[in-house]
Amino acid sequence: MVLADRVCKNFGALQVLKGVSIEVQPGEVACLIGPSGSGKSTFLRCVNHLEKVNAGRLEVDGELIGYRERGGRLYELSPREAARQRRDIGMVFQHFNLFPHRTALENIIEAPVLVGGKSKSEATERALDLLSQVGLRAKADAYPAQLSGGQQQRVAIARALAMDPKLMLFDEPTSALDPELVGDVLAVMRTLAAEGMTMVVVTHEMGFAREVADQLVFMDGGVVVERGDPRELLSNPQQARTQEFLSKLL
Ligand SMILES: Nc1ncnc2c1ncn2[C@@H]1O[C@H](COP(=O)(O)OP(=O)(O)OP(=O)(O)O)[C@@H](O)[C@H]1O
Repeated sequence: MVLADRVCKNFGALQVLKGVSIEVQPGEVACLIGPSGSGKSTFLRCVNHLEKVNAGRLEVDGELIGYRERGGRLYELSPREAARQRRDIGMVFQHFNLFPHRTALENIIEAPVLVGGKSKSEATERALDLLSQVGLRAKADAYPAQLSGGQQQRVAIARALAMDPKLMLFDEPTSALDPELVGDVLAVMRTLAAEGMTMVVVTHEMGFAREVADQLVFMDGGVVVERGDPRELLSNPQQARTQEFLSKLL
């Protein structure tokens, strides 16, 4: 589903990704961990084409991200084509960025109606189902300010799911939440994983990573240092850099 092959990304002279290769199969959950500044968010942003890679190759569901290949050459997608491609990839950020003057329901139906071509009634029906799935059916008419951070994040997940993505990217979805609200968000993510959604999750929640991830990827300094089965990697890291990182966490 996700195929990253030697992906490089620079911001000016700063080399943030230095040849990252990651493979995620359909239905798999991959968790990315690593110290601040190791390039985890940048990698997700490249997968979603919010950033353009400088070198290497990124594919989602067999499609090259941001480019079309013809006769051995690469042609950049038009903004419209790139937007179409991005619709297949849902992204949930640390800060949920809901529209403050729209209700939970209105936040969720916005994209399906405006860019997904759905009628308002069709989008509303689906949005109410999604709100039920994330345990917030009763909050459909609430404004973001009337919701807790955890509830807002669950609305943000429902909003991403409303576009029927093939892949969900999560960038530290619980880092901005009060500790008592983290569990509800992780529960929604666990259910999604159990339903077979392909997910790439940047997280510091090691319990979630251990129980839910099919693979754990440790990044440091813009490279993948180590990857593997989460239980094995967490209990028996092979690389000194992984050991050092984990020893600070546990
Ligand atoms: N748009 C940008 N312009 C310039 N530098 C950037 C940009 N985005 C990220 N960086 C830099 O790239 C490096 C990697 O950042 P990134 O956010 O990908 O790391 P991270 O592993 O996700 O860290 P964190 O856990 O703190 O979010 C950092 O040094 C950051 O300052």
